Amino acid sequence: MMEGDSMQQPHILLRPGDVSKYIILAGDPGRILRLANFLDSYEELAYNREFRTIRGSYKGVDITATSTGIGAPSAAICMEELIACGGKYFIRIGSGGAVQPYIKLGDLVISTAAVREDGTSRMYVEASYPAVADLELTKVIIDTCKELSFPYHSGLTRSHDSFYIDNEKEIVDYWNKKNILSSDMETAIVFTLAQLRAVKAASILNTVVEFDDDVKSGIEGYVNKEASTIEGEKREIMLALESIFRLEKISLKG
Ligand SMILES: O=P(O)(O)O[C@H]1O[C@H](CO)[C@@H](O)[C@H]1O
Ligand SMILES: O=c1cc[nH]c(=O)[nH]1
Repeated sequence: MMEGDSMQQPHILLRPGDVSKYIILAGDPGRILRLANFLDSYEELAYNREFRTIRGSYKGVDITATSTGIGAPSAAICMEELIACGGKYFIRIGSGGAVQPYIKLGDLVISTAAVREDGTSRMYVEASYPAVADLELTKVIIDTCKELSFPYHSGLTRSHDSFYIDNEKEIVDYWNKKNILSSDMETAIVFTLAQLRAVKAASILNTVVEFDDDVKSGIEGYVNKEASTIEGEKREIMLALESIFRLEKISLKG
């Protein structure tokens, strides 16, 4: 537990007990409000810096959603503070770039593990420590995704710390040959921190950049509401919510 746990957390501005055990994480604060449209009811608990938190009900299940901002440092701060407030299950719903040519815009990638090319997770623990998803949570997500008939792929993600770099194409080509499916910036720290703090984490990425596309034009398409990427975002939101609903039913059965 972090020092001062009974106090308001300094970045997310929440206290222990303010959040539910189920937490959905997204980089973008705007995505949190788009998720809110799928809830029966909700309230915004706090919005400080990049960290917007809402708490609401989905089919009667108590759900919290928080934005982490871009990159591992702010995601780690956010997750540490959410854990101090009582978060136990974390599902990231992010946007990502395809590292394989068969992965199309709007396809979901359910990460089983992540390459730790970020700096933050290496400050926590040596590079040989695995960034791996919670198996039980991820299995529920995959089963739910099949039931919803959403196009998806499951496999490895690469999380990095650099968006606009000169050798991006070379890096993506390298990881393409190692059977990596997708790139993002937060999955590895979310998985690493979950393992270190003994909570459960999973990650779903909506593909917004295709393998042969450059990241800037791909993101521009998403920001300008390219139809497949908007559909992919809706699907990752529905998938996370339905998976939590299913998980809650399993835990009530005991
Ligand atoms: O859409 P989000 O969840 O922010 O995720 C991806 O988008 C951002 C870059 O555009 C990075 O945070 C990356 O991981
Ligand atoms: O290619 C991409 C797209 C989104 N986010 C990333 O980190 N990379």
